[in-house]
Amino acid sequence: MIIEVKDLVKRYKDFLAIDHLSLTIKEGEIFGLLGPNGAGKTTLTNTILGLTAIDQGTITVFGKELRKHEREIKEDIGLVPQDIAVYDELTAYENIRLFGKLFGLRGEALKNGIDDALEFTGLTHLKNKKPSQFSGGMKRRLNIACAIVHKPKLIIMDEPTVGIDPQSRNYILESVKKLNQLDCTVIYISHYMEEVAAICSQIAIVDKGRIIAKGTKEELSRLIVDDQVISVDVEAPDYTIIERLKNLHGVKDASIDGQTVRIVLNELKLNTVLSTFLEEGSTITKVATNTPTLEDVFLTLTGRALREGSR
Ligand SMILES: Nc1ncnc2c1ncn2[C@@H]1O[C@H](COP(=O)(O)OP(=O)(O)OP(=O)(O)O)[C@@H](O)[C@H]1O
Repeated sequence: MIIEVKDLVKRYKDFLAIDHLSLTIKEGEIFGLLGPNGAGKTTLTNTILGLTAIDQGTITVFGKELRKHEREIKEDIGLVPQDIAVYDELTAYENIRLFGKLFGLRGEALKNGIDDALEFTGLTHLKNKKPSQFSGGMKRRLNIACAIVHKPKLIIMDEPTVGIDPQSRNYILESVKKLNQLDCTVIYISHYMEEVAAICSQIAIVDKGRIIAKGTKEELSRLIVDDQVISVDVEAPDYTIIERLKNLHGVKDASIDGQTVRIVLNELKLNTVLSTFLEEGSTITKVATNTPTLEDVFLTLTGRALREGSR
């Protein structure tokens, strides 16, 4: 395990921000922390970084207890904070160098680290420019370059795509995947479920300082439904097809709504279903499967929508 959090409690005065939370993260994951604004995601990662004092519980990072080994643990972590933290009066190169030096890099190691970070974030051609001339997306990329200059084993990204253009957003999501392929474990904080669903190998849904569900995207979806729904549009559906479909193994229900035949399956056997239509001589015009999204999972577990605001 790269991270083990046990029974963590964090209060801001009377407000319980982290509520007896336990969590393990395996090495090599892109681990998504998904939850609405104010759920406690940043507070949780700040405690893992040793930036926020805790009231109760234990945190172990890289197999070492944070309280006792804070300094050495921090050397192997990179943080991309929610708010862009670069110096406008320094060039991109100088910004990354500053962070490299803070992490103790010197000489060749520092130079190589800066060059690799610039190349990784696609900023090499802009290395002598100052961030004041950058777009929001470029600044975010510079923020990432500063966080990876020391080649950390773990990187924490706190909502790195908020308020940027779609092109930079895709660039960042791709670079998260590339970083992960380079053996970096990533904690990716977001309240955009589509991003988390697209890149994360494990997802924890956080709400009111607690983890209310954890698993792969598929496992989380299965938490709320075992059934799959397939809608098949055909030119002239009739009730003989419904009877045949209902007799198939794994089909729980079949019904007609206009030109659409709706089939509820507890085992996904799309082939058998579609062959049945073809054997009946039906002309299929459209097929759609409906799998629950993470938004549906959150809604079902909490009764509230995940997104309060929109991008
Ligand atoms: N320094 C602080 N003092 C008092 N309350 C705080 C402090 N920092 C955070 N909180 C409160 O703790 C709760 C959790 O905040 P946190 O920033 O961890 O949430 P989050 O899930 O990261 O949300 P967001 O997506 O908005 O960043 C919020 O209600 C917030 O107002």
